Amino acid sequence: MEIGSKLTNSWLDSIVDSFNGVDSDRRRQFNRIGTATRAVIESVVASKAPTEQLGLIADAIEKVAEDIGRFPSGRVYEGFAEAANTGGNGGFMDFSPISGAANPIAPPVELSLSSDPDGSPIVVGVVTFGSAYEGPPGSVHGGHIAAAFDEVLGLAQSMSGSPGMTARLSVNYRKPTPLGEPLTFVARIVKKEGKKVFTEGKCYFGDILTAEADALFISVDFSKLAQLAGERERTNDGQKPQL
Ligand SMILES: CCCCCCCCCCCC(=O)SCCNC(=O)CCNC(=O)[C@H](O)C(C)(C)COP(=O)(O)OP(=O)(O)OC[C@H]1O[C@@H](n2cnc3c(N)ncnc32)[C@H](O)[C@@H]1OP(=O)(O)O
Repeated sequence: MEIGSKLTNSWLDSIVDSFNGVDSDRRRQFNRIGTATRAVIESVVASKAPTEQLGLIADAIEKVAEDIGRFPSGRVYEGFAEAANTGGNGGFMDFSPISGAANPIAPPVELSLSSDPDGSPIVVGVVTFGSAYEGPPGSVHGGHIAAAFDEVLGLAQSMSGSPGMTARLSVNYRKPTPLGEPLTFVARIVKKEGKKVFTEGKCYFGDILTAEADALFISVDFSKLAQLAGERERTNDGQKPQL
């Protein structure tokens, strides 16, 4: 099995270094906003507040939305959100919808790089999904589990040295995945054949395997990502790029 024929220490090092980012004030404020907005989302979906209080809270949130809406938004990052940072050399993927601390819709999944006992590189994602992610009672919605897999498998495939986009993602749900409990996702490259990078991953609650996934990524020329970013720049905020 050939894993990452182009894998170099500098490639891995650059990813590891960029996780940490710079402790800039701008990054701290973005992360504070992300954390506070997540807390609001969690409380909103699970709140037993009296209706009158809900009205006051809605007034306050509408005011916050109005205040921040006065500033231009939608293009604060270069390139694509997965690899975006909060500016001033913030951390890698700060705005990822899955792992970005500064993105309020991210749970977020905390990513790290590690290795198997046999020394093969793996990606580990640790996350606790709150009430906003409920599917079956007390369990995480399957779509969010799939999204977390896409993220950890996506980072794992990038360790091949020729990262690409998800072409196919398949998830087997083995047991209900609990809400409000720490989960561990583990992802690895299985093999690489030309542009194809095959990956697999598992999700554990403690020792319990709750879900497993495999995915195919197709290495893309970075000019394709540049093209997508360029299309985004040519469209208005929130509109689809023309593919
Ligand atoms: C630093 C960064 C870190 C970044 C870390 C970030 C982690 C997060 C990652 C998140 C990733 C995403 O969510 S990505 C978003 C979701 N995915 C997408 O939007 C992708 C949309 N699809 C596409 O753009 C395209 O279809 C591609 C890029 C996947 C493939 O297009 P292509 O490059 O033109 O591929 P092509 O030459 O036609 O095919 C090459 C080979 O792959 C096969 N192939 C192609 N597509 C498929 C497919 N869907 N299922 C099976 N097989 C396929 C072909 O049959 C062919 O096999 P053969 O004939 O050679 O045998």
